[in-house]
Amino acid sequence: MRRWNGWGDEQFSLSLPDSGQDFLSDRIGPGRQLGNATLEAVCDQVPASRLPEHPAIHTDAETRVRHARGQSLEDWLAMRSGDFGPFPDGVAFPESGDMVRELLAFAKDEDLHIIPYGGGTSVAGHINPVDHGRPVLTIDMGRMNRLLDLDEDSQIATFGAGTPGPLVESQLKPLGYTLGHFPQSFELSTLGGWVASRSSGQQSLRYGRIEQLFAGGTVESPEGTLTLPTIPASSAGPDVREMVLGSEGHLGLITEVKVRVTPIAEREQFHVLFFPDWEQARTAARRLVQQKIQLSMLRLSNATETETQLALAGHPKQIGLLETFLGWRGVADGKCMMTLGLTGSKAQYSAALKQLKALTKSYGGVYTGTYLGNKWAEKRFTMPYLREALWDEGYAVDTLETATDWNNVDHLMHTIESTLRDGLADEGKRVHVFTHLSHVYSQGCSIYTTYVFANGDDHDTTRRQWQRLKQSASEQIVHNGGTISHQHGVGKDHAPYLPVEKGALGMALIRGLGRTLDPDQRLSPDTLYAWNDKESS
Ligand SMILES: Cc1cc2nc3c(=O)[nH]c(=O)nc-3n(C[C@H](O)[C@H](O)[C@H](O)COP(=O)(O)OP(=O)(O)OC[C@H]3O[C@@H](n4cnc5c(N)ncnc54)[C@H](O)[C@@H]3O)c2cc1C
Repeated sequence: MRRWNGWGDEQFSLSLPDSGQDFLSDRIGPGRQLGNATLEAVCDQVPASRLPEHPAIHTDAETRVRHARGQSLEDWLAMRSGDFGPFPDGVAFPESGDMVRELLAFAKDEDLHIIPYGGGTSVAGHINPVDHGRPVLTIDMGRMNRLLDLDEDSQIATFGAGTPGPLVESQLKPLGYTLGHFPQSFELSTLGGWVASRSSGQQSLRYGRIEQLFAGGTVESPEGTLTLPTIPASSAGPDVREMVLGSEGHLGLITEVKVRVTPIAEREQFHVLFFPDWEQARTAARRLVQQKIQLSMLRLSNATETETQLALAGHPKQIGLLETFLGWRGVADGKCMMTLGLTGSKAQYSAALKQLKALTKSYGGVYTGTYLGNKWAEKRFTMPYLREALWDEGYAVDTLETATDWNNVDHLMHTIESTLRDGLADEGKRVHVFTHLSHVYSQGCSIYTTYVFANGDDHDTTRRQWQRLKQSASEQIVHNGGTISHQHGVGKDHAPYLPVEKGALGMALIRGLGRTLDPDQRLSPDTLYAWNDKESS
């Protein structure tokens, strides 16, 4: 069963190896363990629902608790402290587009707010209810989770929008296809959520971001059904399909998603290389993508992330042997680890391996084979469980991500890191910060930064400290040439920073789209932009 107050399946957990605990304690001091509210105690706080009875709507306390929060650090602290804030008044689980239309009509009659809910993995406050006076109905799309059609000629699969990652792949695999969309939240996040928040999967170098994979589908809006035809390319005016991407629930409920699928590749392995320093590693990453070597993934850890990953991996003896080997090859302190995915036919795979080895060698790269890379791939969807292990040791962990052009990568990365590292110095607190480049493009790349700090005296203090860090780093991102999000979307947490990026006219266009399909402003209040804020465009 899914954890009600954290990530994933409650039967599964990870623990922090001793070497990881020692490393963190050395960097940021001992952790501070805080208590965990019980489900019973939280359920007891849930107020009576304001919704009239409806056969498809669940109003029991536990269902409402389980849909009240996403997965940001602030959500985590809310769930652990029991201080949740507003709960939805009810949750519906439609099984068809007809049911969604019926729920939209009910919401209009009863003057409700609606929150479309996919897997609830938002890390930016998207699906959290807010209290603007109207009762809140959360619509969980999780029962619309089937492969409905596969057009093998066009390589387009149609799915119910609530299909989560594992069910997308397990329904395509026997037919010989993959979608190839693997966000780290793959276990729980859904097709509809990926489209609505412009998600990016770890192997987007081969398969593309969701923008490239989303071919069309159906959206049920308060003003009617929007059908997006699957056309390979078109010059027929602005692309309505593009308007649905990143709409974060404002245009309606996406009920069917048509995606471009790919036959399963003959060969796939993940390889690891180490570089002597960041300058050479970052240049090699840029050259690899600009030379269009056929990779499916490139992830480059900076020196602190490399050191942290090796410490958290456990197995100090094997890591010691690796470091001795790297030392002989001139790769020691300051080393940076690059993980590369190679996916394709046998011929493509061999050609790409040869090309990447030649290119990286000229930047001092030391190739170590596939052992570490394949281990990473094996565990890539379990890493989110580490948050639980860190929490148990008394540490809070969060991530920030952005993207920028290559000529600004170092400046932006250093600015984000130093802002976070020094962000709580006036409270006598150290923050451990490290970064990797997670998605690379010819023009630039994403920057993905993780920060860890020991919990404060209580949940509230920890939340306030997180808010200080998040706010100052977000301001630095948008004022230093970065986007407020490369892949996590806007939600409520990033909404204050969006106007810097889009400008006043851009925000007016975005609001205008919402107003056209949702004139009563029922959908996703305060996500993407403030609810009922008619004046500020
Ligand atoms: C541990 C962890 C790792 C993550 N890794 C990645 C990553 O690698 N790449 C990445 O892109 N993101 C990542 N995320 C963020 C998150 O998983 C994505 O934003 C994802 O796309 C959200 O999908 P979801 O189905 O959970 O949507 P939800 O969180 O339920 O909703 C997100 C938004 O989409 C809207 N929405 C959802 N379904 C529909 C629908 N059917 N119709 C209309 N609107 C809808 C919601 O209203 C909301 O505004 C990660 C999150 C976590 C917790």
